[in-house]
Amino acid sequence: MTLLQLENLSVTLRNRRVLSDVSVSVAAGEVVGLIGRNGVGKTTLMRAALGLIPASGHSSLAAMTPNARAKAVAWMPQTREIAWPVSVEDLVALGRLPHDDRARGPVEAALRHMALEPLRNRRATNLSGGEQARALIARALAQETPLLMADEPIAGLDPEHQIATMEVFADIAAAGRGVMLTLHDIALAARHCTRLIVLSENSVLADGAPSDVLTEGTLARAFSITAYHAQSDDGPVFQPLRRVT
Ligand SMILES: Nc1ncnc2c1ncn2[C@@H]1O[C@H](COP(=O)(O)OP(=O)(O)OP(=O)(O)O)[C@@H](O)[C@H]1O
Repeated sequence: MTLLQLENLSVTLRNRRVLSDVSVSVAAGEVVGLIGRNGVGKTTLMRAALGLIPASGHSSLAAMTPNARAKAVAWMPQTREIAWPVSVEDLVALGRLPHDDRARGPVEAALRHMALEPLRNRRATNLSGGEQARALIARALAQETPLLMADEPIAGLDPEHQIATMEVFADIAAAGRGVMLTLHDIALAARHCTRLIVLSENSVLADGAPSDVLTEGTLARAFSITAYHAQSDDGPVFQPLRRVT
């Protein structure tokens, strides 16, 4: 089942073309990593897909009513803003707003998945940066939408919580939902995403399985780097090495 379909999506911001004719999709069961240099247009792509900024072309999500969209996709923006000093538990429960219910099950599951049970009664505004990120991921998880879109959700998390969060994404994909996330850690992207979309120069440079996408040529063109790549018993190992000048 397709959860997001973008066809020829183009975005111009302040007279500058940021995205040109991007056509990609996300299906149930996928963890899709959107990668590329700073400023290449990853956030712009997600925001346009969600209908948050004007774009030409087609996005299946932007075409929905706001109510339908809130039940179809949970969105975790890059800016981690917690507006009120509510408890972590109450913050996560806000994820249930689109459903207009007081279901505790999804809230408890989200707290458990993000290892937030010991922090449930703490003021969300008093948490550390990484703890706040985990609380905001939990809020998105509690929304229990078919698709989760998250902009750099694991930035600032410690290694254990980065791996744990990627495993949560893999679990929800295995349960028939889908995840699209941006990230800058190519090693984690290679290891935990089922598919990678590489943006470069306003459009999609590569789209496919991590081992097919992370080639020497693509890495040089999209990131100006070389990388060491090996296959371990535990899966792919990927280490960026040096800049290509
Ligand atoms: N509101 C805006 N007005 C004008 N230009 C913008 C606006 N928002 C973003 N841009 C520009 O659009 C380009 C794409 O920005 P975007 O935030 O999508 O990049 P990104 O790939 O998510 O980068 P990063 O990895 O640094 O988060 C950048 O050059 C940015 O300066």
